[in-house]
Amino acid sequence: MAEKRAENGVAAMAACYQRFDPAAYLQYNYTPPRADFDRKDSIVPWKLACLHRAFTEGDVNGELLVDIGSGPTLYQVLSGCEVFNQVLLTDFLEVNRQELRRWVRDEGSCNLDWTPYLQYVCKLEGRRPSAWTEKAVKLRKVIKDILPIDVHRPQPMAPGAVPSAGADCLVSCFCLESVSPDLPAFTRALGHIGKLLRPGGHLLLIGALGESYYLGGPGVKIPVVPLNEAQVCSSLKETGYTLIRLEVYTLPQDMRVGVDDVTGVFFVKAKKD
Ligand SMILES: Nc1ncnc2c1ncn2[C@@H]1O[C@H](CN(CCC[C@H]2CNCc3c2ccc(Cl)c3Cl)CC[C@H](N)C(=O)O)[C@@H](O)[C@H]1O
Repeated sequence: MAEKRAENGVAAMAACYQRFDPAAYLQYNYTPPRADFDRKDSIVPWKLACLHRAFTEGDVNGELLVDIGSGPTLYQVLSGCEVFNQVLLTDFLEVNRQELRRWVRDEGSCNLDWTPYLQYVCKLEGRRPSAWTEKAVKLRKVIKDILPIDVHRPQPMAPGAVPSAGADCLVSCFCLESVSPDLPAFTRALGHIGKLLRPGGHLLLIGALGESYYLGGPGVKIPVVPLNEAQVCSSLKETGYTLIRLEVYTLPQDMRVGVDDVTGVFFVKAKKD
């Protein structure tokens, strides 16, 4: 009975996502104030600083980095692309994979200009902002593919998409909690993606705290399982990860713009046992 209920919850979630609108989504979350590079307390600079530190403090290395649930966004791998020579982007929806392909193939007509993001990460790396063009070239070179994924499946990606030994590093931002109907589903999904990671590999996980819904487009209300830090930590432990660092960002009032009811954001750096 519990399995049936779980399947229904996941199917209902998939139905919601059929109405996801990448252009609107990018406007809601990746333009000011949430992406204001002149404000230290803006969400996107905080995320980019967490990822920059995590990728450059010396313990993360290898060949293959996989981004789980990329959506139509690239910011997740702007630091990782300097450390890994193979990056896989993934998403559940073709519309998001198409948005990413348009940028990677430099076909133009993207719904967001990633230049300020590339420039900001160059600044974090101590490079002149004009090096953003080199970073763009590097990113286009290391992104090897943009593949379908479903974190609710025990095998989230097609066989062979990731070497059987596992990827060296996973990054996943705001995916698991915004696709899971409840905490057990979130924990199961965390276990499923763990199978894509080699033992000793790192997981960099960013997610929402205290969120119950978000707008995936005008009038597209997507349910989210509200999480707190303790639940995130116990789910990580339960699925075979050792926590290295947890950081929490609390949204200032003016970051609450009506596109969701997020109260905080967590950043986790963990290692697979
Ligand atoms: N079964 C499935 N399996 C796998 N993947 C699935 C499945 N089902 C759906 N997806 C895919 O997950 C992706 C979730 N996506 C939106 C949620 C984030 C949003 C809402 N929460 C608060 C918040 C948000 C964004 C920014 C900020 Cl600042 C905040 Cl606070 C993350 C995209 C990207 N990673 C991002 O960081 O913006 C989406 O692209 C689906 O297509």
